[in-house]
Amino acid sequence: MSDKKPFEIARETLKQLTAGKLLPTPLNYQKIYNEIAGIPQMPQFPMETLRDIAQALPTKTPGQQKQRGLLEYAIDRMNWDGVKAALVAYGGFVPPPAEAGSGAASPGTLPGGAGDTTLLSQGAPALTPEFFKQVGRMIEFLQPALGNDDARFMEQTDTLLKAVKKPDVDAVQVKQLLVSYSDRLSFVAEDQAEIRKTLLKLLHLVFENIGELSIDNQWLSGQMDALKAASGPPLTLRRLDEVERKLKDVIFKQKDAKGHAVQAQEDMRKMLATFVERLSQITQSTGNFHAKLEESARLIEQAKTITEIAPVLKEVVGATRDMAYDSKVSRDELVAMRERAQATETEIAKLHQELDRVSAQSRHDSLTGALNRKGLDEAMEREVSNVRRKETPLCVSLLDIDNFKQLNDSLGHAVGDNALAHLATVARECMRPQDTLARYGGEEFVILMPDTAMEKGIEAMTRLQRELTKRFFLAGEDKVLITFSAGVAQLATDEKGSDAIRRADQSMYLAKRSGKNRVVGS
Ligand SMILES: Nc1nc2c(ncn2[C@@H]2O[C@H](COP(=O)(O)OP(=O)(O)OP(=O)(O)O)[C@@H](O)[C@H]2O)c(=O)[nH]1
Repeated sequence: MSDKKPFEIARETLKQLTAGKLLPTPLNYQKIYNEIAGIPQMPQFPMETLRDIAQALPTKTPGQQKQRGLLEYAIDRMNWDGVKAALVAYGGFVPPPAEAGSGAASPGTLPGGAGDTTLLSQGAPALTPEFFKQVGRMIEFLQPALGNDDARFMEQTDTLLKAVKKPDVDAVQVKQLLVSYSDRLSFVAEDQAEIRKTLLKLLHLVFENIGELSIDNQWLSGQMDALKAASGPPLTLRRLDEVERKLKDVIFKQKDAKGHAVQAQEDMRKMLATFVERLSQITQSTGNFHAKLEESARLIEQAKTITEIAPVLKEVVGATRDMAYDSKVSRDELVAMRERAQATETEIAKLHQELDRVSAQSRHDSLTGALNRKGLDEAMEREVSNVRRKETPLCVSLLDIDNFKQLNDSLGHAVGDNALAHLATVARECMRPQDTLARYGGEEFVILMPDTAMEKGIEAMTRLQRELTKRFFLAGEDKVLITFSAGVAQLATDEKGSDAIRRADQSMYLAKRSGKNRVVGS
């Protein structure tokens, strides 16, 4: 044993470490220290062997998990006391045989939390922080594929991620969060799949028709704009549906317009050709007539008797009659041409008006008389500013007719159209005068209810449902019951009108999913 003081031994140890260019590891330090101090060398710390042992220890209870973690920590620091304490404590956590394999997780906290004695199912992976980290990574990777349109789902994802990232994860809380997360996930994933399908259908529709869009480039750019708008965020089924309908409408009208315009052009071309032909005929017959007159004048001058003049006169009268006839025919044809040109002009003007109507879109839907999307945007702006000014509630409802496709398929599209008009009529008569009815899409309507809080809004929509069951829609002699599903949202402070509609829409989907013909508040 050296009689050097500990600090001298330490200084000497450091010098030798440096001189010997040895790595300053605890092992090297201890070896040189022991040499200088004259302490017998301890056997080397069997780190790898101990790690193997730790790895082999089962972790069937949170208590075992905790002690194995502490053991690994002690091994890393070559702390024999820590190794001993962890092994002794580990031995105290034996799973009670009766509960083995039950998987009961009560209270189910991670090592270090309350309830370390909880039993996990046999052979289940340990609920280590690493396990939760992997769950968190999976949720994060999944997120971009699911979009961020569903605010509730985003909120659930955030809460779950925070819970799994906590240093002292509460397994029971995570389990509950995971249950509601996966419930919602099933809806969101279904929506995403449907969105992709609809988007593809839309693209095909545009590509199929792009060749037809040559009459006016504005149509083409309009189509592309609509497609761009549809594919931009937030991508919802509702928006895609609406653009699909719009594109179909535009494509149909554009084809129609193209047919008319091509026909009109052809008529014009024919008229011009006839006009030019007639003009040259007139010039030619005028020339012939003049030549004939000159010849007749010469014959009259040379004539010596009246008998010689008579045939010449007959010729002149004939030529004049022919000339007059040609002129009349040409004039009649020109008048007819002018009339046809005027008719074509009127038709083209009408066509332009029709195109203007389609593209400019007025504020009302021509089928139901309800406001259209443009009209709704304006009405919503007005109502939202009223809400801000007067601090009164505004309820927004989105209703969608149930099984409308079936109605169309069985009774025909025209009857479907009448059913839409019927619903709009009943809604207008049943709602208050200050309420606004707008057609939001094919068979969807939005109703704005000023000065109305949530409860009353739901009541109003339920009343409309009852009214519809009383006032049957008549398809010829047949009474047809029309029902709808509706979502109702009350505009929140600082919320945009479009966001309230989106919430109402989500509730409407819930109403559909839970059996239709019902009203759900958001
Ligand atoms: N007659 C008519 N039908 C329309 C109009 N606009 C959209 N539609 C049709 O409305 C139908 C809507 O069908 P879906 O979206 O499947 O909805 P649904 O059959 O009502 O089913 P649910 O919403 O689940 O009750 C489609 O067949 C559209 O063609 C329109 O202006 N007139």
